Amino acid sequence: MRPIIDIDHVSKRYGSGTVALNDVSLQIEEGEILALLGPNGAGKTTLISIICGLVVPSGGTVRVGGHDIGRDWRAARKLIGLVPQEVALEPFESVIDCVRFTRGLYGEPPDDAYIEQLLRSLALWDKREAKTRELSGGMKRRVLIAKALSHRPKVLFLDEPTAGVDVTLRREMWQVVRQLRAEGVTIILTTHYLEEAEDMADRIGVINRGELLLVRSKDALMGEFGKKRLTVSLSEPLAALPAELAGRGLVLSADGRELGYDYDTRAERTGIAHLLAELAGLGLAVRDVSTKQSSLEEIFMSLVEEETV
Ligand SMILES: Nc1ncnc2c1ncn2[C@@H]1O[C@H](COP(=O)(O)OP(=O)(O)OP(=O)(O)O)[C@@H](O)[C@H]1O
Repeated sequence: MRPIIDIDHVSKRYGSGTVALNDVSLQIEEGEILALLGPNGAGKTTLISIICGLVVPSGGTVRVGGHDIGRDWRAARKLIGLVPQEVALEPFESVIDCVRFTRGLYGEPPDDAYIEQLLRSLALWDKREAKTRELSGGMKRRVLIAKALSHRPKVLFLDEPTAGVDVTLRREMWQVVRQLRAEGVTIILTTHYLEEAEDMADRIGVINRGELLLVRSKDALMGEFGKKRLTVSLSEPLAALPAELAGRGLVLSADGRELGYDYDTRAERTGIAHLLAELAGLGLAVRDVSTKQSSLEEIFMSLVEEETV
């Protein structure tokens, strides 16, 4: 299937000389949620801005729905909705007028039935006549989403949609994103909340210093780079790691009560059964055993740090 977005060898050097993107290629499939992760200044917003036609690339091409964003920008833009990081709304305009107006900007004819459906789905219908300045922060963010969806785009960009947003509202926002995805909208988001990406995204792209380090399905990423840590709680604390257990990568906690053991989830033999048998053989009584999968955050940090070294 043809990707809905095809980014081919895109680079961006700003007038200041900063190279924000260096030879980035990426295909985004229709209907997926792709999370772009990267530290501050990595180039995420630059990439989104190029696809949305707000920043001109220094090299490379981008196609949206097969339309070149340079030569065929009007057709490309129609397929895209952008929810910017900053909330900027006309304070004295009503919610419904503001969404209708944005639709008009895209050259679309009025469609009040669709606007009603949109506002209802974002729980804004009751507030349709309210002036935007009367809305809570969360409602304002939903108005931004309604504006971005007013012309029925096939692709929605969310640039840090939940930055500085409280937990309840964040959950609410993600509910909206899930619903959109169920309707077939392709979603590209940037976030600094890695648990969110872990929870929501189908694929994850990691950008650092203008380079796309990798793009993987979330499951592949977690499987490939993720490790599991087994923690064995001992009934009696140990003063030191017994010599018989040396050289096995075991880590004894400072209080001597826990043994940590990292293992590869993909290995045929994890060595856990063997380890537990050995502990029993040494007469060490085990009180509890737990495992923890490394989080996306840990994987992300190790990827980005590896690059920096
Ligand atoms: N208009 C501009 N002119 C010059 N340099 C810019 C401009 N916009 C961004 N940059 C630089 O390009 C680099 C990438 O910035 P960008 O905003 O794309 O990063 P980001 O990954 O979105 O960061 P953040 O997570 O902080 O939003 C940074 O070094 C930034 O200073």
